[in-house]
Amino acid sequence: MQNLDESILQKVIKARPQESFKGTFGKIVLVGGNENFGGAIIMAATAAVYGGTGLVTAATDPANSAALHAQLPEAMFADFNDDQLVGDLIVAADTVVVGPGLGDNAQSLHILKNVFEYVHDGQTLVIDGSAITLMARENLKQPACQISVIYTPHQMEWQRLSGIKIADQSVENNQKAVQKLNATVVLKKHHTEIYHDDQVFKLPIGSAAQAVGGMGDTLAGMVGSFTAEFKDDGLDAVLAAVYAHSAVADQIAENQYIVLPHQISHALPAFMKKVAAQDSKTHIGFMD
Ligand SMILES: NC(=O)C1=CN([C@@H]2O[C@H](COP(=O)(O)OP(=O)(O)OC[C@H]3O[C@@H](n4cnc5c(N)ncnc54)[C@H](O)[C@@H]3O)[C@@H](O)[C@H]2O)[C@@H](O)CC1
Ligand SMILES: Nc1ncnc2c1ncn2[C@@H]1O[C@H](COP(=O)(O)OP(=O)(O)O)[C@@H](O)[C@H]1O
Ligand SMILES: [Mg+2]
Repeated sequence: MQNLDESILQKVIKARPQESFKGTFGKIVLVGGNENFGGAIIMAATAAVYGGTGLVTAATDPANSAALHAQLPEAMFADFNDDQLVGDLIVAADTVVVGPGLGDNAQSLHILKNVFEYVHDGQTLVIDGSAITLMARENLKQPACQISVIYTPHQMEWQRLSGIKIADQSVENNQKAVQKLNATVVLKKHHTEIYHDDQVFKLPIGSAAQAVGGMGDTLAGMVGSFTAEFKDDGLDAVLAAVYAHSAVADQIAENQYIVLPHQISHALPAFMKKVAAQDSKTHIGFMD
């Protein structure tokens, strides 16, 4: 098992080429947020916008449209019940994030199946929250096409998906389950672990100040954002997103008892500027 460190940030987060436009920095569609969990998809979309993805669309319940626009005018809205519209958006996307606040009823399941129908070769699919729970409960297979799949479960979601009880989630047991999945797994907990093929990475930073609702929704948006924006095979962008999420949280937690998820997103542009500009040996203190 390898400890992640700051060097993953410089490896991924680069100064932007001046000869560019929004399309250069990727398109992401985030699907989730039922009428009770609108905040989840707004937090995920916020992370994607502030993470720097060029074009961000939230496909969500129409009840969330006004709140989304009020909070995040940079994001576009789509009704997640409109299968064709969501399908068209997915076809045009680099990365699709599905699950934050999606819920686990029949409507949620229908929406998830529709997403799986439209994802296609070459894309990245981030599967989070309710989407993981639904896949486990309904025994849904991940899409068969050549996509890079990233699951972001917390320990209970991983128990549901892998069948491994939380107490038995050792690195060895997790690796065996991941190898059957053909996907990257970000197992979220204190000191999150990332499983990719036969590699395992551990996040040595982060704190209990992050133990608040919406923290994982924000991470899913960041993982999606970095994969869309910094197009690579997916792994380094995932590692950088996981590291940046907690590095920013740790800096905010120097002065706060808890960290609000949206504060991490709002701090990202300054943090990323420092990373892109810095010498690799300097500590990244974006609040310095
Ligand atoms: N503001 C919002 O709209 C929010 C919406 N949320 C959404 O709510 C849906 C349900 O997700 P939840 O995770 O709340 O519910 P889940 O039922 O999926 O998981 C919570 C259960 O897992 C157990 N558990 C064990 N280990 C855990 C760990 N390490 N981390 C978290 N839980 C652990 C908890 O005790 C609890 O029984 C998701 O779609 C999620 O995205 C949540 O993110 C909370 C905020
Ligand atoms: N005690 C802790 N120490 C470090 N990180 C934590 C701690 N508690 C929660 N987190 C982080 O917060 C996030 C929680 O994700 P999740 O449970 O999916 O939240 P939600 O679904 O409410 O958005 C994960 O990234 C997890 O690693
Ligand atoms: Mg979650």
